[in-house]
Amino acid sequence: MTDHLIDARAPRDLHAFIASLPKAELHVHHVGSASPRIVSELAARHPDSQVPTDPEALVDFFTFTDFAHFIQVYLSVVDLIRTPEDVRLLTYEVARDLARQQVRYAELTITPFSSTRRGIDEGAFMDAIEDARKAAEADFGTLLRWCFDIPGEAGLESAEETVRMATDDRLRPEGLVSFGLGGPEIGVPRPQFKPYFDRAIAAGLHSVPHAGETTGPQTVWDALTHLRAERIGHGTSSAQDEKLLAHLAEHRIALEVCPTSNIATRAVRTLDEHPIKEFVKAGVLVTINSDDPPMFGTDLDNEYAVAARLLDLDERGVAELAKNAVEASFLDAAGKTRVKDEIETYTTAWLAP
Ligand SMILES: Nc1ncnc2c1ncn2[C@@H]1O[C@H](CCC(=O)c2cccc(C(=O)O)c2)[C@@H](O)[C@H]1O
Ligand SMILES: [Zn+2]
Repeated sequence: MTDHLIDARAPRDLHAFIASLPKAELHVHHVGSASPRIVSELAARHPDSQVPTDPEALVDFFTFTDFAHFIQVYLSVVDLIRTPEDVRLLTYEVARDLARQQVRYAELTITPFSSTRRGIDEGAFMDAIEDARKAAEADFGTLLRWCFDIPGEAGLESAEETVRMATDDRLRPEGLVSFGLGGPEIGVPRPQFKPYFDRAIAAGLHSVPHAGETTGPQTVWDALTHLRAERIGHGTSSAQDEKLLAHLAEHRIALEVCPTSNIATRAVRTLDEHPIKEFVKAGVLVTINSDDPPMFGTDLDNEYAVAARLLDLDERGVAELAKNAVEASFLDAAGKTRVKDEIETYTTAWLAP
């Protein structure tokens, strides 16, 4: 992590605490996690792309005018991933960055449709992510699991292809635990994806669509009712609907909150206007996540520092947030206990006189 990422208003000690705190990351995109080094390496390999090869120039390239612009830039990075070896390298390097931040467990959102439609063989794609998952676990001790998401704007063909790859026994990777829906929400109503989520859920996958990131609370209701969401990606606009907040709290539907992302894509105007405080006040299970960290000039540690400032948390409060993510994860019971115990042991030792 570099200094510019540090939320300067959080106390230094709290930063040190966060940096070594064992964590779980539940909402982070595969391609959106490519570090400037990986992006520029891939861009140099494929000079016909519009992506700058100079990491400095990437800062400007990753400045977005709105959500649609963000998706356009995101897809230009997707275009850089052309071979199974690109997929393997990206996945393994993402795991390295997570491990560096003491992430013990991560659910990585992958959009296989975007890569297979660009010509990467399906089986080779699955082998590449699985190979990287196993190597990352052995080399870094970080457990990776997958969420396959439908890029909703690409239409129902993308939904069909994604659910097929997620449920076909010959393709479905061992690390796959959940099924999602991403991309723009405007003009992409959630209910049309119900049959695909039904099939994924019937095959044992958890439902974790994005909703209420760039549209209102009705989209979150739709994700709950039609897609049987167990967690919500962002859910930012839930704050506009008290009944919805009460429903999320009562049913322990966690929100995957990604504060800096919401500012970078202009879904929320300023950090101080972010509704995270309302979520906590309403008793909603809040988890802290990074979404597309290098594209948004952040990382998970910084997101915890931002959350600590917005929620006025000390070390104990930050540790509780970290436990929320473990609790809301799709780790098995023994795994959850192990990581929560690790968080507790670390926190107790840190606070000991
Ligand atoms: N903050 C975010 N909020 C929402 N989604 C986010 C966020 N960050 C990253 N994503 C990713 O963006 C993808 C979008 C890709 C997409 O829309 C698209 C449209 C048309 C064609 C194609 C194609 O592949 O040809 C793809 C999603 O699948 C998702 O994984
Ligand atoms: Zn996302």
